[in-house]
Amino acid sequence: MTRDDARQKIIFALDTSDFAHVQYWAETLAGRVGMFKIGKQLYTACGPAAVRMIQKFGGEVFLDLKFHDIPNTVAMASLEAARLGVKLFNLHALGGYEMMARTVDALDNEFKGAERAKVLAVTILTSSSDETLRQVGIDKPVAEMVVRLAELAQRAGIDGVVASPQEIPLIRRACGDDFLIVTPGVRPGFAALNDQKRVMTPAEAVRAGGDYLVIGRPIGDAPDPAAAAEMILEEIIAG
Ligand SMILES: O=c1ccn([C@@H]2O[C@H](COP(=O)(O)O)[C@@H](O)[C@H]2O)c(=O)[nH]1
Repeated sequence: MTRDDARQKIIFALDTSDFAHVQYWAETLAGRVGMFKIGKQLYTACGPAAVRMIQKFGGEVFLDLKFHDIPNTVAMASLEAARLGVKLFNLHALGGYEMMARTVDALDNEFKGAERAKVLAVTILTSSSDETLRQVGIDKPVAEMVVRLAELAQRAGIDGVVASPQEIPLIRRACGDDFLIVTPGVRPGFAALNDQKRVMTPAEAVRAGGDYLVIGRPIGDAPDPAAAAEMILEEIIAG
């Protein structure tokens, strides 16, 4: 794998509230990651200006707001996400078939075959375990729920899923090679687990067939974030 192939796979999670950090990260990591993820913290603090700042530096954006609401609300919010010109955005598969299908219809009606943001369904959060599911009344193992939700999302016309790298082989078998798989829960050997439960190393996640790896604190909290990103690139290339 070339350095550029490896770089394109990395999505850096811009988990900050500080607008000045956005410009700093865009400059520091532009040649080292392929995309920037804007999640609930940054979007709540800074809104669409954060998206525009990344785009100003030529960067692509994954808008990670994980919509979960009644079908009409999610479909309308999704249109606004796509109108921002982001590359990826997401909703929760647990919102169900109608919520996902209505969203895909709304996007197709608006963009009518033109290129548009890809929409991903979050399956089971990478910080969750079988015990987390039991706490909310789901008595199935995580892996079974992930595949079930991925299949449901695919039937609704969703472009791919967010899941742990551990579930990549199961999702590939169920949903095929054209279904996007984006994996947080990626931890290089030098980084702490933090609150992540279902993890793999960057090289393992790429070998398993993940399309994109979301990595935040292992880069952002490192003493030298540029060097941490370089180590991850090297690991992926070597792996
Ligand atoms: O299942 C999920 C879905 C989203 N995330 C998000 O990814 C990053 C991971 O950050 P790290 O610092 O590398 O743990 C974070 O923004 C989460 O909101 C996830 O971790 N798991």
